[in-house]
Amino acid sequence: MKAVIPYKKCSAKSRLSPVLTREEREEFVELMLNQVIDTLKEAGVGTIDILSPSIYGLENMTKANVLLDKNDLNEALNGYLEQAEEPVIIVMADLPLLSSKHIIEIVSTKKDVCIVPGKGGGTNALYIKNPSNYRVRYYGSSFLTHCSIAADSGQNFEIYDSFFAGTDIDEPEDLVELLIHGKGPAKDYINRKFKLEVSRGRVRLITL
Ligand SMILES: Nc1nc2c(ncn2[C@@H]2O[C@H](COP(=O)(O)OP(=O)(O)OP(=O)(O)O)[C@@H](O)[C@H]2O)c(=O)[nH]1
Ligand SMILES: C[C@H](OP(=O)(O)O)C(=O)O
Repeated sequence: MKAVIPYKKCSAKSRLSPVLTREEREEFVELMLNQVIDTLKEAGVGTIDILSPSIYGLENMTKANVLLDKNDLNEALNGYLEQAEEPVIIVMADLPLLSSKHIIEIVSTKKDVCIVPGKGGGTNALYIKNPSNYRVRYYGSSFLTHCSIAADSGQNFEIYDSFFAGTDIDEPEDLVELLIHGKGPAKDYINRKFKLEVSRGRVRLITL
């Protein structure tokens, strides 16, 4: 089994631009990437590949292999899956609440595919036992698409239901979850820039 993390640092996380500058977003995604790598290592994953359109931000990466592919996210991942000869877990780089326990449970599935939904219809992680028989289609409601792709190709699948694994950091309100539940460098980075406003209703983010 091996893991692949698609990653693009350049101008990353544009949906956080109302609250973070480009430079800050690029620093922040690097911290999240490193946490995801550490989580995979802690779970005992031996091979970790980062699949990126550019070497930008990965020049000094020593904890994982760096594979460059200028194609878009789906084309790059499908090229990777086509060549893979062992089960693959695709893990997005924006999951600072993901833990090694989640990874161990996801890859223990008895099904052919295990799908971890993300907020708003996305797919945060995807474990595929027969990668050469599966193709991804991220963006839009990719969670539903990935369920259909498994079903249509005769592969049974499990949906891994977890609030923490399901919390990808895309929008300012997601930073609230990171501040409440997170730990480590990504949470510390956000903690230096924002605080929580606790009143009636949902906890909100306030810029310091
Ligand atoms: N290899 C590769 N990875 C990508 C590409 N675009 C995004 N990613 C990665 O795919 C995962 C999901 O991407 P998004 O959540 O849309 O992140 P993003 O593109 O930085 O964010 P937005 O600009 O807000 O859409 C993250 O791990 C990104 O780093 C790409 O073109 N190629
Ligand atoms: C790549 C995309 O990420 P989101 O925009 O949902 O975070 C998806 O999961 O399909």
